[in-house]
Amino acid sequence: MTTVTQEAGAPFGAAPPSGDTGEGAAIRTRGLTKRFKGGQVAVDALDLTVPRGSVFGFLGPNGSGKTTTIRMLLGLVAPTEGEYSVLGLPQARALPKVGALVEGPAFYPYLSGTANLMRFDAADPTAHRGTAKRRIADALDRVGLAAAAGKRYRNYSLGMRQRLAIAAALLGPRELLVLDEPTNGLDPQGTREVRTLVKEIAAEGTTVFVSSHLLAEVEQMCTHAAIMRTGRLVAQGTIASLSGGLTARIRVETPGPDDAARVLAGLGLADVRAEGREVTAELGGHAPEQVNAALVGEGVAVRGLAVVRPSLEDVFVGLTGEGFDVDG
Ligand SMILES: Nc1ncnc2c1ncn2[C@@H]1O[C@H](COP(=O)(O)OP(=O)(O)OP(=O)(O)O)[C@@H](O)[C@H]1O
Repeated sequence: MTTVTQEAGAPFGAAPPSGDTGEGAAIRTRGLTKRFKGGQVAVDALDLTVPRGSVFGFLGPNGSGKTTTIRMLLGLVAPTEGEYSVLGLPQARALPKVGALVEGPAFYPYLSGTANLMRFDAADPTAHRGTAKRRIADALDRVGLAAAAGKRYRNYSLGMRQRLAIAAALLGPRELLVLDEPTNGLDPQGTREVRTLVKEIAAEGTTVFVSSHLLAEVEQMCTHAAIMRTGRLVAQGTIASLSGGLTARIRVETPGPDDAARVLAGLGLADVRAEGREVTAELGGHAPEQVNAALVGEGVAVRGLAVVRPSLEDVFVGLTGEGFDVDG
């Protein structure tokens, strides 16, 4: 395994995987719990299933237990209770197939991208020396840094720095890539670069497990998500199934809201609400164009009509009754 971490000397393989093989899943946890000294429960009985081939968003506000979970999965910290398996293999066999980026990578500012990766690879006892040059060139190429390979790290943009960190996690063939908040601190351009890269890596068949406190980011980048809140799993599934639990609403802008509300209710739409010149209702199985035709047919002046799909944020608020308190 190649783990990019600032905490030098962190133990690997501290926790054995369990008898639960997690076959078919890239990651599976059962009752996984971490209680820190002093009683703080960072992760509380987590049951997580990450399908192979998914781009899995591990979503939660700051402090919800994402990094602690990732550190347990990588054997960097021992669970207090519970079980986990990665790639359905014993940890020693799984970790070489896992590339990980946890916390900020520590690169030398005065060295080039290539030289930094050389040093990084040399520190990995499992890496094959003879193939280092080729693997480094391949990884740089894969993250789109081939042309900037000889440039000093300190002259890299934020996006390039993060892409180099991902290249470091890709120095060997990986079945699973674990990225902890890979867009943290990036500008919009850097964020786009990382998002595109994650999609490309996933398209090549690598499962990507990516933590984020940004709902919109997970919606854009991921096929699946798990939502955490104060160490507990709130929901998990495909993005579509998570937001599919909530129905889409139709929003009509009109100078005749009372008439519009009457027509929508007459069509059988549920939860009709009028506020000012806007009327909304649950769309249910109705086609928006039919709703529009009915409104116009009844003489309602439709100035605007939109279908509002529920977001992951709506899911979170619906499940917890709380806002998703983040800065994104
Ligand atoms: N080594 C530790 N000792 C004690 N408490 C810890 C330790 N590491 C994390 N915690 C606590 O565990 C909880 C979960 O932290 P964790 O870093 O896993 O959350 P997170 O979701 O990754 O948040 P962030 O995005 O802010 O890193 C927090 O309340 C944190 O303060």
